[in-house]
Amino acid sequence: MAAVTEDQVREALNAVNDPEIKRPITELGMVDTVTITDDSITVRLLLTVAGCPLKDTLNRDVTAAVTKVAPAHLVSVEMGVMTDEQRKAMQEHLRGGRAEREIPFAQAGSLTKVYAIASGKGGVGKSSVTVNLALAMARRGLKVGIVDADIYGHSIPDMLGLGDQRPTQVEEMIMPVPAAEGMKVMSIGMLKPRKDQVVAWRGPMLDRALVQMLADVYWGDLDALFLDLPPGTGDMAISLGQHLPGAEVVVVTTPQQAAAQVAERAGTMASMMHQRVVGVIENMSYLQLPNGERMEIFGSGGADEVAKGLTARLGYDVPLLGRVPLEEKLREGGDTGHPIVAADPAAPSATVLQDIADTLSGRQRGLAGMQLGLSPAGRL
Ligand SMILES: Nc1ncnc2c1ncn2[C@@H]1O[C@H](COP(=O)(O)OP(=O)(O)OP(=O)(O)O)[C@@H](O)[C@H]1O
Repeated sequence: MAAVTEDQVREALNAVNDPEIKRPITELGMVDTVTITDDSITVRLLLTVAGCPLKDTLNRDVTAAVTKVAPAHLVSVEMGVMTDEQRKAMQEHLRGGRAEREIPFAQAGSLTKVYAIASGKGGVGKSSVTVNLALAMARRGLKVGIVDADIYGHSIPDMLGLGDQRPTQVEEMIMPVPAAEGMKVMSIGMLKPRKDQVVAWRGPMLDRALVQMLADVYWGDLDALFLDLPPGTGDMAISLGQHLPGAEVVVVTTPQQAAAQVAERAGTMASMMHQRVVGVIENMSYLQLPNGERMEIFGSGGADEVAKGLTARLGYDVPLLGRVPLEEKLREGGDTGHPIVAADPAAPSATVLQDIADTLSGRQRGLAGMQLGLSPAGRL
């Protein structure tokens, strides 16, 4: 029987990812010992928590990987649990050596584009727009995260069919809930002990919750992070402005004049927090009738007005990114957990949303608009 070395076995284990953290178990310090005899190999793993629900997957993947390099040996897997120190070391490794509670997206050089989806009023379709833009980008191959920070609605998990799934916690690190197309989701509703519990979120609590969702959640390397904000210009928008001034704000409004006025306020507020408003989306723009006519149920011109108003106020171009029609299928997609850009990508509203996602992500990843701290020579 060919001799197998421990190095060969460990090398083979580099190919096994922790099913939850999605990093090699060797890198996470989860491979404790490898014992090799003439005809058997025993790998002892250290799980992050006792009773890890993904034990079976790990067992299967480890056995398969080792059997590949040692087909004649009997492979078995033993499971232990990490000590507090080991878990802390793993956490630090995942944070890339950064101190606790740092928001990775706020670090200089972060290549993640952060999009904050804001609206003046509730019910204008901000969450529907968020999930569909996020999913459209994920379907283009980008790595996408969503933070549902809407304290009133927190409807993102339902819109993605996540039911009551909750993030798993390893020490103080939270693993976001996986969703369609590799997206990762964290919702403020998941921080409550029970989904139906009513919490009176006050300013400091909101701030803590936001920091927790951004800093304590292990997001990994993301191309885009979407934040679904509560409607209006409240505490959450202020906290976000303080923690992530580099976020790009997208304002969602309906065509109605009353909605447009409050939407403009939300955009102005973002700018006061030094965030850049990158555009306005008009949702529920019109209903396409079978005879080809467009029925403007909520009036018209609202988003144009917001885009013009913000352009004048902020001193740079705030474009109208698109008009999303009213469509029954979009509502159904949200209700059933299958957003329309995936369920029916050719539908009129899905087409507009995908175009907007392409416009937003079309710019060079991360570096566009980033302050490089350079000053022209001779003008110091
Ligand atoms: N373009 C559209 N066509 C049809 N239905 C839509 C459209 N946009 C949103 N809706 C529906 O309108 C309702 C409100 O949408 P959504 O929850 O996305 O709004 P919101 O602005 O996030 O609200 P809240 O602030 O209360 O969370 C949902 O039932 C959604 O499915």
